[in-house]
Amino acid sequence: MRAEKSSFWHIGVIGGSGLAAGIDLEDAQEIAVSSPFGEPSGPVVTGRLGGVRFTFLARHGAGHCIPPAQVNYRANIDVLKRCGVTDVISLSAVGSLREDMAPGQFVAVDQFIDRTTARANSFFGPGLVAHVSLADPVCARLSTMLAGSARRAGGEVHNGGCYVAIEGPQFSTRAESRMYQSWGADVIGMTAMPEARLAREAELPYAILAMVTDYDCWREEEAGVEVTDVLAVLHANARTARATVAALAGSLPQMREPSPIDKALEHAFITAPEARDPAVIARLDAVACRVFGEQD
Ligand SMILES: CSC[C@H]1O[C@H](OP(=O)(O)O)[C@H](O)[C@@H]1O
Ligand SMILES: Nc1ncnc2[nH]cnc12
Repeated sequence: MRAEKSSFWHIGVIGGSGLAAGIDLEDAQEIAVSSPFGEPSGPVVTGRLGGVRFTFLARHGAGHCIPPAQVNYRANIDVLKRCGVTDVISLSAVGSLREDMAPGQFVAVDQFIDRTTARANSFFGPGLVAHVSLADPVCARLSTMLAGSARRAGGEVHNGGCYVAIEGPQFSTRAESRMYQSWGADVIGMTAMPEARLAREAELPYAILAMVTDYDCWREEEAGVEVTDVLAVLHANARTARATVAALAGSLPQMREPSPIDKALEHAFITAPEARDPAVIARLDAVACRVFGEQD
């Protein structure tokens, strides 16, 4: 594991609902990577596109067997970091809480409200306490490039949007859906949290291209969401999602300039050095390699 990031882009892609089959990569190789945080969702597939390295991971595993609350978000981010990924993009399905964000359209999400309750949401804890800034949870540079790529791929993209992450697996009640609207949320999903938090702790810039698949259930005249509706939209748009990744590969500058997020842990630790638990630090050999170096 290199302590400093490569000056070449290496994009980690987390594919959500409808994208378990992966993205088109040249010289694709499937690799099972293990993590001290447990089982990731599956093996990663690494390869190249237009000279850029991409590593893909299906969030819900092969055949979509892992529900949102049981995804091991820590292991997924850890293995991507272990593979040398420099930045992470998520391709996710969401419900819309706004009339003007219609099914089939994309949203370059830039904020989150986290309503998840039962997920391991930090790499740190007893023995090593750390607090990273999450004011701007999405990397603006990556998100802008991702949104531009989605447009070039033929997608209609909204710049910015607030994603409310619910625990699921059930969809929301109408009262909840309207409450989230009143809070200023624009789209709703079940997976971006704690994924975005963990990417930040792992010093990985994170961006999410959310694909609107339904209007959730806030519209009086409409029935609630059904998975079949979600999948119908997803299948119709999976080609655009894949073309977006190809367009991104074609548009990345040759060299990757460092991002401030590459040093997100710089001022995060509060536990006194002599009080830090070596066993906890040992597990962070990938996530916090830059800070603690390689562990034996
Ligand atoms: C299949 S509908 C609900 C499911 O879809 C979204 O998953 P992902 O973000 O991985 O595309 C949503 O968050 C739910 O997990
Ligand atoms: N309405 C919705 N609520 C939560 N997650 C979703 N994923 C796709 N549509 C959704």
